[in-house]
Amino acid sequence: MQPLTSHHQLPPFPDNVKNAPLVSVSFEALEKGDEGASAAFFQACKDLGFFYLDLFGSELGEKIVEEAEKLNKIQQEFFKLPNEVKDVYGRPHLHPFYAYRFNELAIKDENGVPLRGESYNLRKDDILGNCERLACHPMILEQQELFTSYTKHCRAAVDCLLEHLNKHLKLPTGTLADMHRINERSGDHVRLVQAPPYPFDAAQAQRAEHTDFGSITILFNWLGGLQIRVPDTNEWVYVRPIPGSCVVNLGDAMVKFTAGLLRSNIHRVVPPVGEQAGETRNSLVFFSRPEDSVVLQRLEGGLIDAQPVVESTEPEMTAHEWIMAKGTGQLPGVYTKKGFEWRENDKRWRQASSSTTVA
Ligand SMILES: O=C(O)CCC(=O)C(=O)O
Ligand SMILES: [Fe+2]
Repeated sequence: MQPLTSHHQLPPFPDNVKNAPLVSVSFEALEKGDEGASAAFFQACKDLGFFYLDLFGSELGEKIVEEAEKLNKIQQEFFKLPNEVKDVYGRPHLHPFYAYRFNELAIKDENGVPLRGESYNLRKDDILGNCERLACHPMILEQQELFTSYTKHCRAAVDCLLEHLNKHLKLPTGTLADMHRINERSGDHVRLVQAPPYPFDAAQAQRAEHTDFGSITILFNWLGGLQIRVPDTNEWVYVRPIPGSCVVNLGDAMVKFTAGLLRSNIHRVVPPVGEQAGETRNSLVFFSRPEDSVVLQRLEGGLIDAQPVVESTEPEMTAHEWIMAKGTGQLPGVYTKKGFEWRENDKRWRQASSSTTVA
């Protein structure tokens, strides 16, 4: 039976905003190796780097939906905790990246305390026991079983997507899988996210612009607010949450590996609009990244060999160095087909180092 989703408990996504042109790909069809679905998936990875993954009809997919709904309830309870309790698990004292973090918004609560946009990065290696665990709030530790199965299930879905990519890229079998082994240390993590209602602020929206810097992101959100920038334009369009589907997007690592054949598209989160304005917004993100020791560079073989060779001035980094530099704001910029675009002198990107939405 299809798992229950909770979108209907919230006000509806508005009809009068421009929707992002995401195609929907059936995960069940991908699991079965359906060629049409696989081709549509690869095209979406090249054109927009964003698509809906319809999880209904797949046993694994439906488990992911069910667990995402449970985790959404848990994160709402977690974020209700007093700030000083959450701060114990915060950055930078706990860890520069894998920790609770927040940015203060321009609005204040009834006691004059600035409201927070918040997130909590929980790394896969902590959840699966691949390393010594960082201090973690008991409310999260109590849900260890759920976090473990969610992590494993998201990773299984990512592995399926990587296999399809590997095939289309005509890379030697297992090339991408070998760089994303679940039991090796990597920057994969589950991110819990919450933002209170706040008015649209153009500067804040600009600061939130980013590309994800890993491999593949699996995103659940229940309210609108996620926007993507239409390629080659300055137009921002809204991604409508669809019950039973997650939003999947590719990150910078896939652009690097494929010399720009695949796309990591710029996106941002702004306050939900229409009847949804005024609601607290949550999202749940699973980021997969290459293993820590993988050097982020163009791969050899298959279709990638036909990509133009561009003289690179970029520093060569391992996935671990890259995630720490980008995650802590030391590498301000976005990755596009043209390569890495530095934004060193751009005030927005310096401030973005404290933003909750930079991924
Ligand atoms: O909250 C969302 O809908 C998207 C979040 C996001 O893009 C991120 O955390 O990287
Ligand atoms: Fe993102």
